[in-house]
Amino acid sequence: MVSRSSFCQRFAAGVGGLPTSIRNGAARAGDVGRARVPVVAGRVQLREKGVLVCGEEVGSLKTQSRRRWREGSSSSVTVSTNAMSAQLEEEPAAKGEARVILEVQGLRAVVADTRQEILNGVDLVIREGEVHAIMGKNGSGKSTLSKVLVGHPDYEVTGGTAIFKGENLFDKEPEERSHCGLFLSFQSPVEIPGVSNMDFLRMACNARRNARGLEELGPLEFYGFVAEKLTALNMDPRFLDRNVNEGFSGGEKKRNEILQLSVLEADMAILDEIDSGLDIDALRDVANAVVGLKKDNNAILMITHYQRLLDYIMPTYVHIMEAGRIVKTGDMSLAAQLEAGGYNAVQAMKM
Ligand SMILES: Nc1ncnc2c1ncn2[C@@H]1O[C@H](COP(=O)(O)OP(=O)(O)OP(=O)(O)O)[C@@H](O)[C@H]1O
Repeated sequence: MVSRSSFCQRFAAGVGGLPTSIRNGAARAGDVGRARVPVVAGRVQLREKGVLVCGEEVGSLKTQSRRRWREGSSSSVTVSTNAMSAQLEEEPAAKGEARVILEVQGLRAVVADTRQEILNGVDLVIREGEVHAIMGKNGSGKSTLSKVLVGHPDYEVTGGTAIFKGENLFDKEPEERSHCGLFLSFQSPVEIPGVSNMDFLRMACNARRNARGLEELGPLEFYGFVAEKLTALNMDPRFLDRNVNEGFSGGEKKRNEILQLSVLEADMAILDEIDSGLDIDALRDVANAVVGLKKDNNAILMITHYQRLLDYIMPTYVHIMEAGRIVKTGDMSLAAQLEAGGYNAVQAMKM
């Protein structure tokens, strides 16, 4: 465990490379990432948005950071430290600008077993009310990014930061990430034999409600709540009695993922190829359901290979991922260029 004093001494000494794997202490891998530490007028400063520092200050910084996010008073938080003190400096959001809901900076991750590097410095800022689409060739790291954000144990974060609603995502266990409003629809949703969809959805819904300080829904109340969601998704109520994803067709599993999302009322949904395996009608239903879930205070990150889904959902930004990094960002016209000319044509434009 790295003590607060030795960590802070490193700041005071102006050590250029901060440790990226501080485990078991207040700070963890990813907290400090690859922060540069300039020495300004004899004082060492760490200026990295949303980064949390070790020691007792961490608690108050976290609390302040979270509170400020809730109050909507800042788009992001800068931590400034010197040898013995830490304070928050507010970076006010530009007037009328929506709050940042997720800010990923320089995110690097490896496969935990083999140490193979997959994410190679991802930068991404998502604000409330926005829909972002990530496209990219097979194997470029899109699914890995989504799994790393939710804390999948196959991967280890080796650098960078991810701040979700003002808090360090990598400080949280996967279930805590879910409780605080992060949702991932997996490319291949898992089956849970012996657990009915209804029970599973109610349990997940109530866990999230607990985390938000809301009362749990009883079976009858929940049925009323979920019935509306089923109608919006054009789903047969008999789905509720079946075991989670057991025997579901590919398309049914995808619809079921969106049903989970609508029940959880997540603040940020990561949708990994929800269009794969859907027939034309199902694609329209799922896309319309996603559009129906868009609000001014939530956000969506979609991974897709095709423009057809984007035509329904109309993302605010389209990003292209290549070799574990986002290499190009544009609007819907970028997806149209990809559809027309493929990745080579877009890569040629980059030059
Ligand atoms: N757990 C793992 N073990 C070994 N290699 C992995 C693991 N996870 C990802 N990879 C490798 O990392 C690279 C990126 O995979 P990822 O699934 O993130 O790509 P993707 O962009 O989502 O691809 P696709 O469009 O085909 O879904 C691939 O080469 C993949 O084989």
